[in-house]
Amino acid sequence: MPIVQIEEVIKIYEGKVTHRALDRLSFEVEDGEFLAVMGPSGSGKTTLLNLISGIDRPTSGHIRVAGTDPSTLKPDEAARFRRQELGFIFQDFNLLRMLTVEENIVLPLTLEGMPIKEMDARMRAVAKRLGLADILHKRPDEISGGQEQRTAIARALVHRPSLVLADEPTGNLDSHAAREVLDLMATINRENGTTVVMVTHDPIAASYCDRVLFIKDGAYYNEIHRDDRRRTFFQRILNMLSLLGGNVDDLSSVRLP
Ligand SMILES: Nc1ncnc2c1ncn2[C@@H]1O[C@H](COP(=O)(O)OP(=O)(O)OP(=O)(O)O)[C@@H](O)[C@H]1O
Repeated sequence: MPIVQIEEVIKIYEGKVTHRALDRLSFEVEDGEFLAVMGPSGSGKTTLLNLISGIDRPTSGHIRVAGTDPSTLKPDEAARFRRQELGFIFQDFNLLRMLTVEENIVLPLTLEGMPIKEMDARMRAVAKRLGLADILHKRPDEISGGQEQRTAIARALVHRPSLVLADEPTGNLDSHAAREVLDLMATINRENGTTVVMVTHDPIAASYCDRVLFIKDGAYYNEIHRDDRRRTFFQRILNMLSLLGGNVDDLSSVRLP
């Protein structure tokens, strides 16, 4: 069953110059899928995440996420929807610097007013899963980038969201930490059935997914499914990116898997 349905979505930014950021885009994300979205700079990836999360509304077309059309929600309903149904992972981690790892992870549950004992149990379970049990009392400045991103992933998962949205989650990590984070995301997706939609420029990151959707100029371009080994999938992603064209800088950071 699809958990995300995008149907003929158009997003036009009005301004001095009108810009069509998404152009009749349609696709679905199956429950439990790990999907990468790739496309040249400016192709509409962030716009798409903003529409899925209800931060912004489409100009036309329909979006359903876990049975809800986020664009029909009032601001307070939309905030609650995001808090309960979605988990977010960002390139720059977005941790609160004043809080410890433990406090950052537990934040989404605090906002829901969950009893302390239950919050603590949930936090410990997810922290253990992400290898954070020994650094719970440290602050973001005292841990590595990989540990920061693992804390952010724990925070994104602790309230058991229907869908996790990740925007360049490995963009600020070295290759070792990136691999660790991607392995964890893939394991959690496989074992917990958590649906993940990840925007990335990095073909290595995309090669951890079940499917890669390519968009160009806001429109659907193509998609490929992982079939065999990750290395051959990686090669097929590279081939598609070279067909897709776009900014050469997008591929400048490619490291062989
Ligand atoms: N608030 C806005 N107002 C006007 N134009 C916008 C706005 N947000 C994005 N755009 C334009 O819409 C297009 C798509 O932007 P978007 O950020 O979705 O692309 P992207 O694929 O995420 O790019 P990148 O990979 O560089 O992050 C770009 O041309 C951008 O300049």
